[in-house]
Amino acid sequence: MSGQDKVWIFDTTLRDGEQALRASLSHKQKIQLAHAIARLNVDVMEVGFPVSSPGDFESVHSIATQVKGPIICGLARAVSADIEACGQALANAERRRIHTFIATSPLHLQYKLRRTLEQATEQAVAAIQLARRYTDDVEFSCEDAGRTPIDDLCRIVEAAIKAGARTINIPDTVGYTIPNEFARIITDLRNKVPNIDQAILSVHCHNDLGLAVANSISAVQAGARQIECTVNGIGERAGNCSLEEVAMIIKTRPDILPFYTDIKSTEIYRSSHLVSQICHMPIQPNKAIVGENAFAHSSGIHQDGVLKAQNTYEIMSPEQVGIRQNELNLTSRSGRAVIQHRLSEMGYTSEDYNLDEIYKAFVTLADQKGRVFDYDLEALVFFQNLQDTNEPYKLEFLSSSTHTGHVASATVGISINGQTHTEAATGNGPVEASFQAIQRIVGTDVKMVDFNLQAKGSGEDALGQVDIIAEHQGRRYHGAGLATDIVRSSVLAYVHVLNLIERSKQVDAAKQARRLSESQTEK
Ligand SMILES: CC(=O)SCCNC(=O)CCNC(=O)[C@H](O)C(C)(C)COP(=O)(O)OP(=O)(O)OC[C@H]1O[C@@H](n2cnc3c(N)ncnc32)[C@H](O)[C@@H]1OP(=O)(O)O
Ligand SMILES: CC(C)C(=O)C(=O)O
Ligand SMILES: [Mg+2]
Repeated sequence: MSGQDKVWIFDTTLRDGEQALRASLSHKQKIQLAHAIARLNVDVMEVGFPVSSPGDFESVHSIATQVKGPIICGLARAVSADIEACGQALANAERRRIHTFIATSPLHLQYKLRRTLEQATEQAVAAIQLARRYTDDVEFSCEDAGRTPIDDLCRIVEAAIKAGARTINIPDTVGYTIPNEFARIITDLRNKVPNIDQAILSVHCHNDLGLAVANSISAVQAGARQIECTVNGIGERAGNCSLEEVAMIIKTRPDILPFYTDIKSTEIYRSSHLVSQICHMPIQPNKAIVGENAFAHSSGIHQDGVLKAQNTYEIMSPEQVGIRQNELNLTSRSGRAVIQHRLSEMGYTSEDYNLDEIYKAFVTLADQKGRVFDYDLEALVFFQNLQDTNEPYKLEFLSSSTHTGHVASATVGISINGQTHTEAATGNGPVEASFQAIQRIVGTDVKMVDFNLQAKGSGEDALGQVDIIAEHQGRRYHGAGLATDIVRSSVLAYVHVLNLIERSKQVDAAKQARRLSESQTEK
């Protein structure tokens, strides 16, 4: 990575992230998450606020004892009791950091702390000096820095560095700033604070206006070298800067961002899903990097492009973030290219099906179901192979209704050699009513011997496959029908039987004609 500056990744999922949860995490859950975050290879992980409760103290203590790799950090107000609890909780860590903070904006000073900036500065200096007794690695944050006049900020930052803080964190606590404004704060600090080179400048952005990631990246461009963030961006209110987003921005755009992080990006997907699951915080499908749709392509033109060259529509590969492969969603916006690709992945060759016919059936099904799955496609191929397009009987329309406590009724339209016939009937259920209507149309004596209904797929929108065994003039026929509506599947299965009967009549007639011509030839 020569010629590139490292950006430190400070993860605060277990501290700021945890603040956002409806219920605190258990000790065991925190340990599990801490291991996952360490696997991401973050530089620092802030894992709690030890003074806040005996449980939090214990979690920080256990993580500091067990989790190796990153620097383990705890948060403390600029209060002796907080610093002491933090120092004790972190005692077993291989490398430990105490993070202390005080608010610096006029609003917070006046209403929350009821102190002047000078008093807050004195309190911060004392806290940093106390923290230095526990570790050389002390971080100081100016809470609500985003709304602090720059000269006030410069004054307290200079005093904090002098007191021994080695990282100066600039939080946009309420997510108020916009990128060039926030970058300006970093530039001003670098230009105006005489001892600024003795500390690493860090940023901690909140997402109230959806700008946490943009502000963090702008700050790095202005000279910050540590980003505080959380997995999935969880945190107070609208959350914090998202770890996976900043890590992948820096990885994906080295052309304009000459920086690197040590994040192991292939761990991103796994840790993101673990955080979501343990914290009961679902990931929105369109969430950058880790959302269900982040690497899914739904429209035909995109799918065709991705099949030809992945980077036509992917600026990073799913493998880079630990997703095995991209997903090509099959919807009514998909085209032939992706259907052919999927079928070939399932082992079908182009001789096994007629692409145009399958595509027509696919689009109809996709309109009904929204999304078509592999097993649906497979069923379409199966049914295409079962049906002959020149069949004499075709289902033209079907309408059925049921009312609890009343007989069901159905109206069925069947075309026979191109001419449509319609009948209505009643029955104990919509399937029986439809079958009665068909009987009236065709007049053929068909006796149902067996009826089997099977769901193809697992969701509410699963296709229903109906298989029937029917008897006609001593012969048995197997008919099958597939549709999202099971009455329709049943009627299609019946129509299939009628076509098989018709075909066997034709075969019989052909045999008889052959026999006749053979016997005439013999004479
Ligand atoms: C921006 C952030 O995310 S900051 C971190 C926020 N996280 C948390 O608050 C979670 C952990 N917090 C807690 O468990 C509790 O709030 C505790 C243990 C810290 C304090 O509990 P309590 O003593 O009951 O105080 P309470 O929470 O009601 O109020 C906070 C007090 O801390 C003071 N305070 C706030 N920030 C600081 C600070 N950085 N340094 C010193 N004092 C501070 C407030 O002025 C207030 O003091 P007051 O009661 O004298 O007015
Ligand atoms: C404690 C500080 C860093 C914080 O979380 C904030 O200001 O948002
Ligand atoms: Mg915060």
